[in-house]
Amino acid sequence: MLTRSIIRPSTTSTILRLQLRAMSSSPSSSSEQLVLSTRSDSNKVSILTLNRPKALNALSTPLFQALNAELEKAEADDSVRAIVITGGEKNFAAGADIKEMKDKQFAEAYTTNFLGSWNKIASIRKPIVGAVAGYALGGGCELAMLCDILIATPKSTFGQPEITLGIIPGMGGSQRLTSLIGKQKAMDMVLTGRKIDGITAEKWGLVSRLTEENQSVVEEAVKIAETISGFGKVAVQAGKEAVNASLDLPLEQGLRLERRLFQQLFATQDQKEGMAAFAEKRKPTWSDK
Ligand SMILES: C/C=C/C(=O)SCCNC(=O)CCNC(=O)[C@H](O)C(C)(C)COP(=O)(O)OP(=O)(O)OC[C@H]1O[C@@H](n2cnc3c(N)ncnc32)[C@H](O)[C@@H]1OP(=O)(O)O
Repeated sequence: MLTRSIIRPSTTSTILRLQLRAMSSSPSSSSEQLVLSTRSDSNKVSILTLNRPKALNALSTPLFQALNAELEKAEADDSVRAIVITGGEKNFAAGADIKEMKDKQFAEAYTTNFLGSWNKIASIRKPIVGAVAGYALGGGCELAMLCDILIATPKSTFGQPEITLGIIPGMGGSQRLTSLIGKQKAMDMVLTGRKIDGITAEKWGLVSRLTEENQSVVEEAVKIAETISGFGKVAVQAGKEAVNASLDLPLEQGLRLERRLFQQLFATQDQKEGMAAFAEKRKPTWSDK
């Protein structure tokens, strides 16, 4: 049974509560609980917490399998309207698991399509809010960038330090980072391993919002996810699809897709309800139809 976590008071108690409640719920995908799965008060937000604190949430293959399994469950569950991915209030993720990778050979990496399944998150249609505290390095930074909205603490650390290990980013870092912050800054981070703090990440466009002092990054992310959960499901999905299309399509095709989605929303009850509610000066009641 999934539990409802209370997302409020202090940072420490929030993490403890999330973890205790998740531990009393069903295992995420393995008995190791590499990803803790809890729900917000409203039950509409699935909160997925990476749980390898001793390894700074290094992204091992089993951890990513657990995350993918939880993402699939959240995507399939009608009661889930939005997803939060976090590493808790200490560290998001210090990258792919270097100890797992260090002896890997080309043939194995190539034939097993190593990291190929890590892109699963990109196929999730429900909105995903990322909550970053501490380190978001390498694959951790890339996972953060795969979230639709990213909230971070001012002191969090982002970076693509793969060059210091004799490799380059392999989970989208060279592509998504460049589209978010531009070629010059992306080159700087990828070729020198430069790390930036949350304040810089927000200034450069890598992060949507920063927490204020004494705010819990998880609580703030859940608030954002709850806000989105309060809107009509069809329009939310269309909004995500349209924005994501801008990353893949030339402008003309992207504009055409946006216009089609916009026009199609006039076939929904939610569009009728939303506009009638505005005219009648009342709150809309969404039917998701
Ligand atoms: C496609 C994607 C590719 C990649 O992502 S490549 C990996 C990119 N990431 C990195 O290069 C970061 C590696 N980690 C670090 O540089 C440091 O950590 C930090 C600066 C983040 C923190 O340093 P400190 O505070 O001194 O902690 P600590 O003692 O180094 O780490 C605590 C434990 O966590 C393990 N750990 C940290 N990052 C990883 C990792 N990425 N893969 C595997 N283990 C990791 C350590 O080894 C250690 O463990 P133990 O206590 O057993 O010695």
